[in-house]
This record gives sequence, C-alpha cells and structure tokens, in this order.
Amino acid sequence: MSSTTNVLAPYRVGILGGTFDPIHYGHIKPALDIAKQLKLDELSLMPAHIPPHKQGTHADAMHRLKMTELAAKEGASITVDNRELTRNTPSYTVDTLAQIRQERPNVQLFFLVGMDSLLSFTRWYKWQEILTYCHLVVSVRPGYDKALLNEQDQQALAPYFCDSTESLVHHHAGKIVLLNQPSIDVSSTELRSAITNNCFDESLQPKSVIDYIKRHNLYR
Ligand SMILES: Nc1ncnc2c1ncn2[C@@H]1O[C@H](COP(=O)(O)OP(=O)(O)OP(=O)(O)O)[C@@H](O)[C@H]1O
Ligand SMILES: O=C(O)c1ccc[n+]([C@@H]2O[C@H](COP(=O)([O-])O)[C@@H](O)[C@H]2O)c1
Repeated sequence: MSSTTNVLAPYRVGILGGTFDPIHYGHIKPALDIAKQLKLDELSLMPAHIPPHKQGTHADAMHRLKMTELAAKEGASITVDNRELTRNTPSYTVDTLAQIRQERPNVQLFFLVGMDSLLSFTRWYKWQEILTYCHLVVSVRPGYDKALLNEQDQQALAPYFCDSTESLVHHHAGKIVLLNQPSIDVSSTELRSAITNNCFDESLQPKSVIDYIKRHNLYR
C-alpha cells in the first residue's frame, strides 16, 4: 500500500441481496465489476428468505443458499451472508442493514441492486431509513432505465443521486450511484422457464449451479 492511499478511506463492504431463484451471471458479474470499480474490501451475496415484493419463491431457502454458495466461488473475494435466512419475517432490507450497521458501525456499506429495483425503491419498507445505513449502487439491466422513474419518484430520489463514485468517500451513507458496467440480459424467471424445458446455458449460470439444479431436480 502506498503511503497516500487508503489511510483515510473507510473500509468498504458491498452487499448484493436477492432471491437468487436461481442465481445467475446477471447477479454475479455486475457485482464483481462494481467491487472492482468501487474498490470494495468485501463483497457478500445475501439470499432473502421471504422477499418482500415477491409472491413466494420456487426453490426453498436451503437450495437457494447452496446455489449462492456455489456461485460465490466464481470470485475469490465473495462471501455469503445467510443472516436473512434465520428470520421468519419478510426480508426487509432496512432490518438487515440496521443489524449490520450495529455490528460494524465504522464500515461504509454499499447495497447493490439492478435498475429494476431502483424503479420500485420508493415502495421499499422505510426506504429513506435504508439510505441512512448505506449507499445504494445501481447497475444497468437490459429493459430497465432510470428514465422510467415516474415524476414523483424522480423528485423523491433526486437529493440522493450522486454523479461521481469518487465523492462517495466523503459520505458515510445516503447516496445513490448509477454504474455503467457491461449489462447481462438474463433473469431468474427466464432461467426457470428454460430449465423446465431442460435447457441450460453455461454462459448465463455457473456450471456448478447448473449441476446442482440437475442433481436436485429443481424448477421442474
Ligand atoms: N441481469 C441483471 N443485471 C443487473 N442486475 C440484476 C440482473 N438480474 C438481477 N439483478 C439484480 O439482482 C438483485 C436480485 O435479483 P433477483 O434475485 O430477484 O433476480 P431476478 O433475475 O430479477 O429474478 P426474477 O426473474 O425471479 O424476478 C436485484 O437487485 C436485481 O435488480
Ligand atoms: O425492504 C424492502 O421493502 C425490499 C423490497 C424489495 C426488495 N428488497 C430486497 O432487495 C433485494 C432484491 O430483491 P428481489 O426481490 O429483486 O430478489 C433483496 O435483498 C430483497 O430483500 C427489499
């Protein structure tokens, strides 16, 4: 480490929450790109037990966790945080981040989401409180665009948007930053329907996850 770097930079922790039903490269690759771009010290994948905005899940939590653990091996520095699986209430991000913040008061937290999540963010439970714990990092996702935010949401979110990743160092939390990494056109919904038809694609999911799905006959 040079004498001028990192002396004042806070320790940076990135968290990608998701249903991961199943996990795919649209989750992992943008997260790894963001980790590099933002020089994150840690990156964790956090499977949701009861995703607040979804009508249930397809594979049970234990399978989603196992697939997430396999996918985490795709990046040397990725870990899995299973804390939400220990709660039997909706996996509200605000509760999770409040807990993490209590455990680690001094780290800078970055909650990673895709653009589709930004479009619904003002409907998340206590969304303003979420931004007191973390920065929100939004990755591009085919089919979704910031321009699709309605007028009311644009106004609500405007004070939080931040143009440069460099300036994030000056804020402990509370900024929303949009990053422009290569996009990956895949969703768990599309994969589930392909798997039902016995179609698997190693360009969209790690082979280890595909093998797990086959072994446990998931999504049939
Ligand atoms: N292809 C993608 N590119 C960028 N972000 C993505 C992509 N797929 C998912 N994400 C983001 O990852 C997080 C978890 O997504 P989730 O597990 O719901 O996957 P999904 O593919 O959207 O699932 P489903 O199709 O079942 O709704 C969300 O913040 C979502 O915006
Ligand atoms: O807290 C909320 O109200 C909330 C609403 C929607 C999604 N989330 C979180 O956002 C992450 C991605 O959710 P999903 O449904 O796209 O898999 C996951 O960690 C969810 O718990 C959280």
